[in-house]
Amino acid sequence: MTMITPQEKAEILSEALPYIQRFFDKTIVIKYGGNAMTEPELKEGFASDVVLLKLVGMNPVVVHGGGPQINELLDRIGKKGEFIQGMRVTDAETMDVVEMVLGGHVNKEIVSLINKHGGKAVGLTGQDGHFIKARKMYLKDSSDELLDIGQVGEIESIDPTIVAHLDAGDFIPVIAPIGVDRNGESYNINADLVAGKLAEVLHAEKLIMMTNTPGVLDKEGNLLTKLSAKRIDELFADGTISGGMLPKISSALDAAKSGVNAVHIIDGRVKHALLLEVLTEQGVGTMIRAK
Ligand SMILES: Nc1ncnc2c1ncn2[C@@H]1O[C@H](COP(=O)(O)OP(=O)(O)O)[C@@H](O)[C@H]1O
Ligand SMILES: CC(=O)N[C@@H](CCC(=O)OP(=O)(O)O)C(=O)O
Repeated sequence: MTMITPQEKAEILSEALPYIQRFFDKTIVIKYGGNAMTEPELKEGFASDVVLLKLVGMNPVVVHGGGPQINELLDRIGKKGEFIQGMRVTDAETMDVVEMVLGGHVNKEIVSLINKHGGKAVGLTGQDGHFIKARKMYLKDSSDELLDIGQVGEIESIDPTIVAHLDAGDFIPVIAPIGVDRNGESYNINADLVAGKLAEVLHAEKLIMMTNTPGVLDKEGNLLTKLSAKRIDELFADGTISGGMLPKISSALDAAKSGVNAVHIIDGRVKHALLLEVLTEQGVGTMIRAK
């Protein structure tokens, strides 16, 4: 580790001032992917970064995933997780596991980590106040036939009121991607979709998606630092983007098109990736542009 002097430390802190001014009182939606929640040290660093952003006057809103954590519990009960176009095939038993892992374990773990670092986090799922309304999602196969993947939801609407109240009251919302339909039925929603839509309805300044790659990579594995809508279409068409990156990029692009100023896909395995992204010049990862 390179040693820095107290003077250099003070300069680094001072360099954050323009960013703190720019994002003061602005909403920043942070998607914390299950693949970025690995090492305990990284999770602690994430929680303390979120608290720091809140204390300097921003409104961080956390939407978390937990795909690998769901897979782990499915494995334990002898069930194999299956994904089609980045979406988990969700039968009734899998839905129970999703609710236990996302609404229970992962959500509470993040809430408790943030609170441990001095924040006031409040955990929610879309069931709370029915704030994420969902309907059943159907996928299309290559010949345009509809595919039924069970209790997977697409977002009908998100009511921003609860989250806005929590922000105003100095709380940090931590949201699990579970939606509900008019009959009270729960749906498993990909967390990227919830983060993208939430950023839109909250008129967020930034959407940051933390995952387990340096960003979006081309076929040779090089990092693509900026992506336009046109380039994204090409990457979809030539198969460069697959699996979990499909819903991530679609949601990121939708958010950018709907007015979210800055949309980034970053490497959550880098310590303090969130601070690097928000408070320094060192843009890490891929920035998604509407045009
Ligand atoms: N072009 C690409 N660039 C980077 N990652 C990609 C690309 N195409 C597919 N992926 C996959 O997408 C994964 C990230 O999505 P996902 O597994 O759903 O993560 P998260 O839990 O963060 O949502 C990467 O680990 C990688 O395997
Ligand atoms: C429908 C669907 O795919 N739901 C996801 C929800 C969790 C998620 O999105 O987790 P990551 O962000 O860690 O990928 C799933 O069941 O895995």
